[in-house]
Amino acid sequence: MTERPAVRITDTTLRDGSHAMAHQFTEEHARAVTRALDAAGVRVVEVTHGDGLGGSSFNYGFSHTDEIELVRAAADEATQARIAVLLLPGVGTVAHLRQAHDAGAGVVRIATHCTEADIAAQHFGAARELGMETVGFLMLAHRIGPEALAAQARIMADSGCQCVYVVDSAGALLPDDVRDRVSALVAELGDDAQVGFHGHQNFSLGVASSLVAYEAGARQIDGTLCALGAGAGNSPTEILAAVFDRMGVPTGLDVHGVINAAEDVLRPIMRRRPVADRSSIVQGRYGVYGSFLLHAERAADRYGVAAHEVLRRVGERGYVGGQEDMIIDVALELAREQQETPA
Ligand SMILES: C[C@H](O)CC(=O)C(=O)O
Ligand SMILES: [Mn+2]
Repeated sequence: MTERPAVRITDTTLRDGSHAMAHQFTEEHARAVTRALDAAGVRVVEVTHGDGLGGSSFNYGFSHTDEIELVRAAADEATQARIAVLLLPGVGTVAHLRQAHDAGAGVVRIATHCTEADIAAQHFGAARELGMETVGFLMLAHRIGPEALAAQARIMADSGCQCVYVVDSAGALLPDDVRDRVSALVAELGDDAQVGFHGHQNFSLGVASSLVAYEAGARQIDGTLCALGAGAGNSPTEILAAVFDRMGVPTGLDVHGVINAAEDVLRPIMRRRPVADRSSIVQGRYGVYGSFLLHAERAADRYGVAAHEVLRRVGERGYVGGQEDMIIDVALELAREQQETPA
């Protein structure tokens, strides 16, 4: 029997999971999670504030521990895994990237809204000059069709990106949507760059969509332990490991090692276990950026409105990452409307 092509699983518990932890990971957390993932054969471990380098701020939420210190701690623990960092141009800068590289990061994943790939060109260039592996993240990939997304992937590849991800930031893509987008990117990029897929669980489709992405040619797939991540959480790494193993797709992972990392190491640290509840299902249905969930819950509490109604309106207006302050405006607007409505 011919062996199926391998897939590389990147674990982003210590980055996407940061959203669900309100960015409160400590150095000890970073060490323990990296040690367990590294021992289980995970080859790329992403570590940063949820919104990437430079994300610790009033707008996105302040980190407990400086992310460069988290990167340094993770790099210190890793024996074979490479440490990745996320960078959103404008939130993080080339100066942040140099600091992360000096702290031991070997991979950078540069994320833009799915229509804005051109703002990442200088960051890809700087990363390649530093000798880092480069990955591009086209976020909220449900917002544009396969051809338009492939054109954006081409911009990233021409800027020095070695793998472009279809990022289902809202968990809004159906499996056919994933297949069409990944296939379009594979056709466009050919041998110029790999294609990856990053799924969220708002419709409980993260793992199913990851399998579809693999069958369509994606060779890098993201997950997080216990699904810890923005919105309804990410595709669980431990389930990806078990399912790809069951399919006979090489991942290099020790399935039980990954399951143990989830159960014994991450679970005791978690502040909340993301689930597809009313708010996060609404996020999937209206295509709302995953990390808006906690912002909406806080604004809803403060102004006495329902978080899922805030999220629905945010989705209908098409807000994108970076517009977190608009969530407060929407909550205030709903509160005003409630006051004006006769009981
Ligand atoms: C900054 C975002 O959290 C990146 C990501 O993981 C997504 O869009 O999904
Ligand atoms: Mn994500």
